[in-house]
Amino acid sequence: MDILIKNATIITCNAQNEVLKGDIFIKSGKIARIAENIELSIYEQATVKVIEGKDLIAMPGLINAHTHCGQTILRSFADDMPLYEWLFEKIFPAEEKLTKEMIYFSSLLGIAEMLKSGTTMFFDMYFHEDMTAKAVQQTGIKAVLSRGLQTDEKEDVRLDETKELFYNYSSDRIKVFFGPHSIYTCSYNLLEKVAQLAQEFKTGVMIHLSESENEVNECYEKYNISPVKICSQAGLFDTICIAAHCVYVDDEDIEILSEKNVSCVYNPTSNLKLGNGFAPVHNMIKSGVNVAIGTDSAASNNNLNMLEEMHIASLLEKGIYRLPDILNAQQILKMATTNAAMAAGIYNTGILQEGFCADIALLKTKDFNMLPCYNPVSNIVYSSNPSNVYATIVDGQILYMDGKLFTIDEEALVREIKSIEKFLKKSV
Ligand SMILES: N[C@@H](CCSC[C@H]1O[C@@H](n2cnc3c(=O)[nH]cnc32)[C@H](O)[C@@H]1O)C(=O)O
Ligand SMILES: [Zn+2]
Repeated sequence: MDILIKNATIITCNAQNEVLKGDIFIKSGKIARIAENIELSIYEQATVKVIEGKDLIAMPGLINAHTHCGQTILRSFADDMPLYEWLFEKIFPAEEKLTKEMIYFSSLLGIAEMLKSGTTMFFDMYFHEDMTAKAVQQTGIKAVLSRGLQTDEKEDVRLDETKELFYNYSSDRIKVFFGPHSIYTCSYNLLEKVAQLAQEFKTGVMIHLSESENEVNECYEKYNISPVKICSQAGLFDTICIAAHCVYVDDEDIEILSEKNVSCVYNPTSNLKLGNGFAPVHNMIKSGVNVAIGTDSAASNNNLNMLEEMHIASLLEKGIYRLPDILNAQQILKMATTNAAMAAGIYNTGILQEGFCADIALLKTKDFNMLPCYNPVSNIVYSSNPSNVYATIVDGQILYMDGKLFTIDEEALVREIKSIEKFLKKSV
């Protein structure tokens, strides 16, 4: 079905940061035309759904550049503790109990939350990632997926699973990357192997990098250089590389990230909640590093709401640097859309432009928290919340509209999640 969104406020996120008032005609999943008063032919009118947009903002769908969708089932399972205790004493043991089926329903839950908050694509690293891929296929959202890799007796199994994921699920909506978890859970040999495989498969890598002081201190003790330099030496930066966190990076590290075109994902809520501190995002941007925004998992945030993440991302940097004009609303919105798409080597989404994919979020402008509206971009970043999302459209398919998800059976999902919760409460 084609779509004509009439007379909306259009935040393009294009190079000129244009905000227009007009129509968007979506045909065969692409943005066919953006103009005022688009007239459709008789034939086009026969197959088009018209959305009255005079009280709507149309913007590029949000891209959650770092999460673990299959981990959504562990929301509120372990809070208020530092990363290593959280990860090694709570999360990893609990993950031993998660079955494929649990990861599938957990992924549906995360995708439901993301669709309802205007997110049209997410970058993910988890295990049983084929279940997340299945949920992505079923729901119609887009994703860059990786099967998390670590060094232990299952190292090769995880690499084989990554290759299977690549062969079985790569498509227009799904890209598969290699996902070495971090430099503290992967041997140097594995990092080198992954760098070679990524080149061989002509794909990218995503990794948790310089997230905590522990990670960096242990790295200097073991290798006598920083985590960034380890990754660079292993060859991970010789392909598309998405580095989540980059909190403890020094000027030399930032120079390397910039020179090697590594994209950083800024996860402010996770960094704060796990007590990891503040990524030097302003400095990275000044040095030319491409920065996107992520929520991390629902177990270290604890939501997947990119509208909130954008708000926090902007305020945090302004406060730390005491520069109220940095990371302004337009910049933040681009970090959560086009910057993220570019980070994954995807150049046909993230901007509302003719010829681009119709990955669009529509937000209501008449809700009290969105009034008045002198600046729609400011209202999106500093005022909006998921209740303002009217519709989420991916490749021209309406996946969520006016409170209803069209590709997820919400009641059945709630029942499944409740029964998994009951099981995990007893067994972990
Ligand atoms: N542990 C998996 C391989 C890694 S999957 C990705 C991993 O990242 C973990 N994770 C989630 N959030 C974070 C974070 O903020 N920092 C580091 N790891 C995280 C998550 O719990 C999951 O175990 C296995 O044994 O097969
Ligand atoms: Zn993570």
